[in-house]
Amino acid sequence: MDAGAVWGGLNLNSGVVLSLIAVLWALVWQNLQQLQLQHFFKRHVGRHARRFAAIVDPYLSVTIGEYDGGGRMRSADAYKEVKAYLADTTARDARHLRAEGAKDADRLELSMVDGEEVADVLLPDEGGGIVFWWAYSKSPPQQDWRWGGGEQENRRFYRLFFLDAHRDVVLNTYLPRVRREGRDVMVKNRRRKLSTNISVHQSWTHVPFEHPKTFATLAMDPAKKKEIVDDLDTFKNGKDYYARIGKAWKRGYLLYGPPGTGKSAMIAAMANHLDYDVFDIELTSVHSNTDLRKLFIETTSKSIIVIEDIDCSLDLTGARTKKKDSEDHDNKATKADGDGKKDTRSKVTLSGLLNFIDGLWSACGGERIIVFTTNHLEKLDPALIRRGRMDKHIEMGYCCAPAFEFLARTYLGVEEHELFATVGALLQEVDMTPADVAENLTPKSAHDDADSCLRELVAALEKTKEDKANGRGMDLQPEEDDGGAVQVMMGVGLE
Ligand SMILES: Nc1ncnc2c1ncn2[C@@H]1O[C@H](COP(=O)(O)OP(=O)(O)OP(=O)(O)O)[C@@H](O)[C@H]1O
Ligand SMILES: [Mg+2]
Repeated sequence: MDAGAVWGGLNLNSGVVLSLIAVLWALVWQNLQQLQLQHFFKRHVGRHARRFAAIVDPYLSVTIGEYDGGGRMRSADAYKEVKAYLADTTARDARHLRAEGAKDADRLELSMVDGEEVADVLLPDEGGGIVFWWAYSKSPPQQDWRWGGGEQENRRFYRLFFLDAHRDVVLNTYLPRVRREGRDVMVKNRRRKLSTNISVHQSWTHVPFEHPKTFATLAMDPAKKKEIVDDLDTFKNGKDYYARIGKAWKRGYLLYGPPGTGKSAMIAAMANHLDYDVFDIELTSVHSNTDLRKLFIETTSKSIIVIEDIDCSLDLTGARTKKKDSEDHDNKATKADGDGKKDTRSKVTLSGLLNFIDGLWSACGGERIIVFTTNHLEKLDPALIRRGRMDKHIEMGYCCAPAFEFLARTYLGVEEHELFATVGALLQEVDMTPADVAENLTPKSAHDDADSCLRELVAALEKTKEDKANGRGMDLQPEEDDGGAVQVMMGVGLE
């Protein structure tokens, strides 16, 4: 008689008996494994031994390894989902636990240590009353020739044990449920990260993302703000749309404007609104196009990838003419130069960057926003910012009257004031960034109140006006732009 049917029948008749037998058998099997009897049988006694082994060990198994596809490139989603799914069971049943810091500063995230096992039950209404066993382990280090011949780290994995009779339930009901519920737990426990690539290993290091800026505290024209928020929401809910039109699920934003106009603040507000991680790329620390691609592959979905001051990061001006030359140098970043010194300058090229944004690799993972910021739009190669790469261009400009009133409400808590009209009129004559307006509105001592802060702002604006009339104060003048026009409104520019 088929062994699986016998065991399946026992299990259906009595869950308790099966549990006891399963516990006893797990102990016996552990010992068998230790004695390497199974290995001996498989190797030396052949087909008959395998039949015998099925009677001795009726359990089948599914192994869920830490890395996808044999490579080290991405931690496998299924592994993380199983880990998250088992967290509660582990906390309740496992005897030896591993603890890591959790989202909540006081709590710990628990998982099993090597060799630990826990049982999980599929409830009757889910087609079961079946007990499954999960074991956590790691394989010993091995020589891996594909990745430079070095010794691989320990490969960690979860292994699920079940009876042959439950094969269909496991594959079609139980494992999909584990992944679904694991994902839910991960979303709940997610501590958002701010990652940067300033590391000698050309990989990411991260800290918790805790920037307080939100759209509710970002001063800008309300209509423009709504347009950006709607755009972000449409993107976030656009999975099916992007699949339907055959486009990678990503969107590029270009934020441009003078220093202090809120470009970085806007990125923080975007991340908080979307509940995404932030990957802040310091392009000058990336040695080559290959390293840039590697960094991209290591980013996760639901994230904003930021390159600030893109015009300063690389010499992208006229990069097309230098393209061939610089491509020849690609991947030779650490090669010794003529003087024997190591050349550690970034060799990322324009083509490398374009590939990063919309090459084949850029589609991996999905749900990513790429944001470039610049103070000098005119310095950027048109190929870099054309629609399709940087889909939305947002101009961050000097402070206008509505933005000032918004800041006054936020900083001083005043809805109306006799000086509002004066400030509004002055802001039409001179350019002042929201950062400068905000600084003037910030109380400097316990004696400062709304009146004194607003008076200070008026004085600062009048001084700027006077300097402008006398040809001084170039620090507050806008950079020359194409038409020489002065931008006084914050909002979406080229859309
Ligand atoms: N529109 C705004 N609303 C509210 N606060 C703002 C706004 N713009 C700037 N600020 C405040 O001014 C400060 C500087 O802004 P931010 O760093 O975002 O400027 P930036 O445009 O990124 O400048 P840079 O080009 O030098 O990087 C921040 O503290 C930010 O909160
Ligand atoms: Mg900035």
